[in-house]
Amino acid sequence: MPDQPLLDVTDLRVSFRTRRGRVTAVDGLSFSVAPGEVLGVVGESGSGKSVSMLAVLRLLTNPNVTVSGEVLFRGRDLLSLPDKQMRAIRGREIAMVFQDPMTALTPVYTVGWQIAEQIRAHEPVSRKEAHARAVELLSDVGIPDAASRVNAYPHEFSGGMRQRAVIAMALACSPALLIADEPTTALDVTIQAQILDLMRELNARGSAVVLITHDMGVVSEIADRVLVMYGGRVAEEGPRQAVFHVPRHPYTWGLLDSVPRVGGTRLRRLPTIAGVPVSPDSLPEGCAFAPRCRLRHERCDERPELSAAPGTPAHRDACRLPADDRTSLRLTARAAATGAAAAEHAGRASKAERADKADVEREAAP
Ligand SMILES: Nc1ncnc2c1ncn2[C@@H]1O[C@H](COP(=O)(O)OP(=O)(O)OP(=O)(O)O)[C@@H](O)[C@H]1O
Repeated sequence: MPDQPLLDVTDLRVSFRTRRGRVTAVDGLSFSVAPGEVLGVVGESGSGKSVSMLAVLRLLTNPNVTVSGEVLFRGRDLLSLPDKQMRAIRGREIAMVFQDPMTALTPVYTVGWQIAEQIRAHEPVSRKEAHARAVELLSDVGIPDAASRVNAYPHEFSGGMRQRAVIAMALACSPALLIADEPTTALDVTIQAQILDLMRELNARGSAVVLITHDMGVVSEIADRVLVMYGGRVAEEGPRQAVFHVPRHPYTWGLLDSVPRVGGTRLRRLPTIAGVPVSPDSLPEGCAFAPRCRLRHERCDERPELSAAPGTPAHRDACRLPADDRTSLRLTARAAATGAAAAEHAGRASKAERADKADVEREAAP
């Protein structure tokens, strides 16, 4: 892997001024993306995934937002680049795909016109040539009858087709980096698989991809590296195999244990992560996950630094548990979570049984 990262984010902080005071959505986030790699970004809702990527792209334009840190893209700091240069980078060197494809498409122009304009924005080709390329790209992303659909308006496309059209626009400029934020969440599973295939294709053509998703299954299929976020901070990061097979942070354990496994051990109830995600207006001084962690101890009151797993410098986590004993600690945490889930299930079951019995008795009463 080349030494120079494509994207190198250091100590990114994003806060919003709100009526409740200042809330910190991203709290000292550092990560990098190498050329051509796929980084999967995971974490529960509210962990700061979208806000951090919007900050990287300088798309947080609300005057109540404060962004600081360093975002080096090919060595240039995006946070201090003039607007014009930033606009040139967005869409040409960095493409974006969001959950709602209508954020990227304009309703009043045909899909083909928009793709052709994207091509013409960075290639000296005629309108006619750009139009022909747009047809080709729509066909490449699996739009049937592309030669006539190229003249359709976005509202004449289904949700899946619109998302493919957005990816066609990304393909049009062969970006060095694609940032995709929940690109398949609104789509049904077969279309999801096709969109993921297209992202793989883009990656095979050399683009690096940052994929934000709730779906650990998708990450396990497509990512080279995984970044686990919690409370606007990195909880764990590392090569996919390492994060999935020897996860180190109790939060990652919780995320992985709450994924149903086809053909896996059947538990009556899947363990969930106890408690609710930390709110950005009350981030603790110490470990953000500590209030929900079954293994928390006094040292968790101090903020943990990211540190490498013994012998694997690329696999890092921010946790103050003993570094070399995580497997047995994970088993302890899982037993506690599974026991609590089973107890909760038994409690609910016996409550339901008592209610059933009462119903039967009532019906049987004269
Ligand atoms: N404009 C805003 N003003 C105040 N707080 C905000 C604003 N936008 C986002 N936040 C807060 O920032 C935190 C991070 O939000 P973000 O959307 O990045 O989470 P996420 O991990 O992407 O979640 P999801 O998976 O649900 O999209 C959340 O607590 C959110 O409420």
